[in-house]
This record gives sequence, structure tokens and C-alpha cells, in this order.
Amino acid sequence: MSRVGVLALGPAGVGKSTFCNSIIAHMQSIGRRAHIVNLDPAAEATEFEFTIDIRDLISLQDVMEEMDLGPNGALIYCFEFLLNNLDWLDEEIGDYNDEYLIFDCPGQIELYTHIPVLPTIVKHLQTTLNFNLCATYLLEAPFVIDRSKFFSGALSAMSAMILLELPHINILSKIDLIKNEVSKKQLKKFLNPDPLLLSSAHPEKEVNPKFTRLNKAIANLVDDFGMVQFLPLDCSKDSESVATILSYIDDVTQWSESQEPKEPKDEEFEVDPDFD
Ligand SMILES: Nc1nc2c(ncn2[C@@H]2O[C@H](COP(=O)(O)OP(=O)(O)OP(=O)(O)O)[C@@H](O)[C@H]2O)c(=O)[nH]1
Ligand SMILES: [Mg+2]
Repeated sequence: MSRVGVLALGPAGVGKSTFCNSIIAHMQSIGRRAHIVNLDPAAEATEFEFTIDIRDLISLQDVMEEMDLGPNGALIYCFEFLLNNLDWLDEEIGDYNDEYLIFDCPGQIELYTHIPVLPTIVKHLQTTLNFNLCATYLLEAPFVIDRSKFFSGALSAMSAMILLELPHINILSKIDLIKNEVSKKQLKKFLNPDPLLLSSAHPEKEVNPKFTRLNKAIANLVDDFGMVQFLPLDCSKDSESVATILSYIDDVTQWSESQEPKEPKDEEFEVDPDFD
């Protein structure tokens, strides 16, 4: 028995749910099957139905009303409730053997960076439910316009990577939104972040030398780890970008319907040749 689980993570509004739908649509178009597990108690309807939905256990709206909590407190309450009722998840997932499950997660990244909710769920999926898991972490491409913002996003991706201890794929989403502003050559420097990008972030401004040194240290940290690379994603028009990401997910989760497990790819990510 093998199960593949893909976590779609990242800050609010980066395109996680759209990505989950695009992956499902692409898999269906090539004759494969996958299911969406909605882990967002505040989710709205999406194109594809959720096969498993946390809102069948608990919904954010109900918690806010009944416990008189704000949205963030209610979200934490929902996840604590889920953690106390993991047998519900076991039962829901129960029969999905040899299946591909895509977990659409909420955008409140404190759930995986500040409090150990997602790490606990991850351990449970691995040890009790025997999942081969992979985390995908989305960052919005318009972040590259502001380099400090981009590197701060890269650090949050790295933080999720370190906390979850899973095979990890970073994705630069909504690439279509920057096609007219960022050249292909420039984009490459963000997909495999070049530390020089940050040291030349505001050449026109006078910057406090302490801030410059801090920027350099952060950029070098990202560079030294060599772990923060991004795959481009455009869910609006470019299904090829979805196919490429799926092939990386297949590799790191060793998903294969007919072949023996194989080693993940270790070459650098390629930029879409049509991107200009
Ligand atoms: N232009 C463009 N817009 C996109 C793309 N992907 C998603 N969007 C838009 O971005 C907005 C947010 O997308 P969602 O998929 O709901 O984002 P999310 O990360 O699931 O949001 P939360 O669940 O609220 O954290 C929607 O209006 C999408 O249509 C893309 O590739 N290109
Ligand atoms: Mg969503």
C-alpha cells in the first residue's frame, strides 16, 4: 500500500486552492486520479469537490459564533479540535490506498511556523497512515518586484521546510502577472536566488550600513543552504508549468504506477522556455 500526500502551503491568497484545482485538472487530462483534502475550515467552494473536508468536522464560522472568537483564534481552535480528533481523519482517509491526495491548507502560516499544528498532522500522516508526503510552498511572483519582500518570503519558505522536515518544492505562483515587468534572465535569478539581488536591492536609496550587512547575511544564508529554489507556476494559461511541477512531486514522493521507486532529480530547475 502506498499513498501520496501533497501539502499546498503558503501565505494567504498566493493561489494554493487554484494550484490544487490545476493539478487535479491536469491529472485528469492525462488519465490520472487525485483527490483534494480540504484542511481550511474557512474554505469557499472551488471548481473540484473536496473528497475530504475539515468543515464536515468543524467550521470556522460555527466556532466564531459559538465560542465568540475572532478568525485567528477560531482557526487555532479548529486545528486543536482536529488534533484531538485525528481518528476522524483516519476514518475519512481510510480506504484511499494507492491514491494521490492533495491537502489544501489554510494561508495562516503561523500554523506551520509558530505552533506545531501542521508538523503534528504531518507526523500522523506519515506514521499512522503511511503517506509519502511532499510539501509545496507557494510564494507570489509579484514579490520579486520588491527584492527585500522576496527574500523575506524565501525565508518563510525555508522556515516551513525546516519545521516540516519533508521533501519540499517551492513554487513562484502567478508568474503571468510579472511577465511584462521582469525579463526571463532576471526571473532566473529569483528561481535560483542570487545573493547579489538583495545587496543591490535599493541602489538608489541611502541605506543604513547595518541594514545592508543584514541583507547580505540573509541573502548568503539563502544561498549557502542552496535549498531555496522555485519552480514557476502560471495557473491562468500555462498548463506546462503545472505538468512540470507534478513531475517534480512524482519524483520526490517516488510515485509511480508501473515503475520501481527512483531517486529524486537533483538538477537545477529549468525556466519555461516560452517565458519572456
Ligand atoms: N493571475 C493569476 N491569478 C491567480 C493565479 N492563481 C491564483 N490566482 C488568483 O489569486 C486569488 C487567490 O487564489 P486562491 O487559490 O484562492 O489562493 P489561496 O492561497 O488558496 O488563498 P487562501 O486559501 O485564502 O489562503 C484568486 O483570485 C485566484 O484567481 C495565477 O496563476 N495567475
Ligand atoms: Mg485557499
